[in-house]
Amino acid sequence: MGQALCICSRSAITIDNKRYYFLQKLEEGGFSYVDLVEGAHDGRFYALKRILCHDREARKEAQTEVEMHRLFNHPNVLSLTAYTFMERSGKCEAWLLLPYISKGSVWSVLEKLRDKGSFMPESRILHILHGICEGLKAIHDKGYAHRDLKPTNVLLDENDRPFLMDLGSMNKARIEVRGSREAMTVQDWAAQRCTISYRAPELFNVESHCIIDERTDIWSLGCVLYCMMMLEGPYDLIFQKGDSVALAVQNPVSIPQPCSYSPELQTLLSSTMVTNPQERPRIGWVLDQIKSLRGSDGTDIDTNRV
Ligand SMILES: Nc1ncnc2c1ncn2[C@@H]1O[C@H](COP(=O)(O)OP(=O)(O)OP(=O)(O)O)[C@@H](O)[C@H]1O
Repeated sequence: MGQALCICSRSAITIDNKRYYFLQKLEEGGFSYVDLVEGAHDGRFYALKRILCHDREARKEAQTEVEMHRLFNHPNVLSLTAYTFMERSGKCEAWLLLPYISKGSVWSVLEKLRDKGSFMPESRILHILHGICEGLKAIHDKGYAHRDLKPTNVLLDENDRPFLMDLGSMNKARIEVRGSREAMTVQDWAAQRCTISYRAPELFNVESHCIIDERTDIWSLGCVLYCMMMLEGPYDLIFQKGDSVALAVQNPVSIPQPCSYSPELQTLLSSTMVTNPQERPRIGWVLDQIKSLRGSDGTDIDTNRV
């Protein structure tokens, strides 16, 4: 892993002596591109994420993303098949080769449901949420936090198994803030790395003396749950209108009524989206709630309606 990778023709690359053929573009962002490629040796599909590292800091961040992937070997955390750093004409690109996850992101699934005027059944929400929580637990148990959990950063395979991805914002779960300068550093970092409409309240105005922990992810998890229920994030509209998300997250989340989901699921949502991080539950508690909502066998998935 991480050894020689070179371009052998316009449409093929070689990674660790294995050839991959370019098939099509999947996504194009400000500083990264994701392409679909096929392994010549195994006929499998992979996603090749290329991150443009415009300076030393960006290169360090890409290196962190690689290292975070390599920390985990869990069915709900996306693995890294191979990687390399390409240096060409003074420019650097980090290339991450990832298994291709066929159904795309949770967000793209929700968009399709919205376009059809449909919705996500509760059993399917619980199934997906369960997998997301298992992945988060693996991350939290190792002392890390994801910090950018959102529906575009969760991929689904053909069986609706979720994979947490985009580990570039991940860092140590416990951040001790001592003084206003450190508080400002954390706040500036969060403004850059944690998507605003899924960002935990304590990251908007970081207090001078406080502990930030992995419960920032529990807030984002609540926003993801809301999104699966309502087909849009709780603060998407506020952000789109140009209103203050920082202010909105200070109030208890309001669940549009009438709501067709069970009161238990609504309670779970409210329990995760608690403004005060000290009153927010940890992932183990959330998992227990989901298990009891799903019943002991956990086989309640019903995807026929979507
Ligand atoms: N392994 C994969 N399988 C299938 N699709 C993928 C895969 N990796 C990435 N994608 C697609 O590419 C999109 C962008 O990927 P990713 O989030 O890693 O890039 P990014 O530049 O960090 O994006 P952002 O900064 O917007 O979060 C995903 O939302 C997904 O649609």
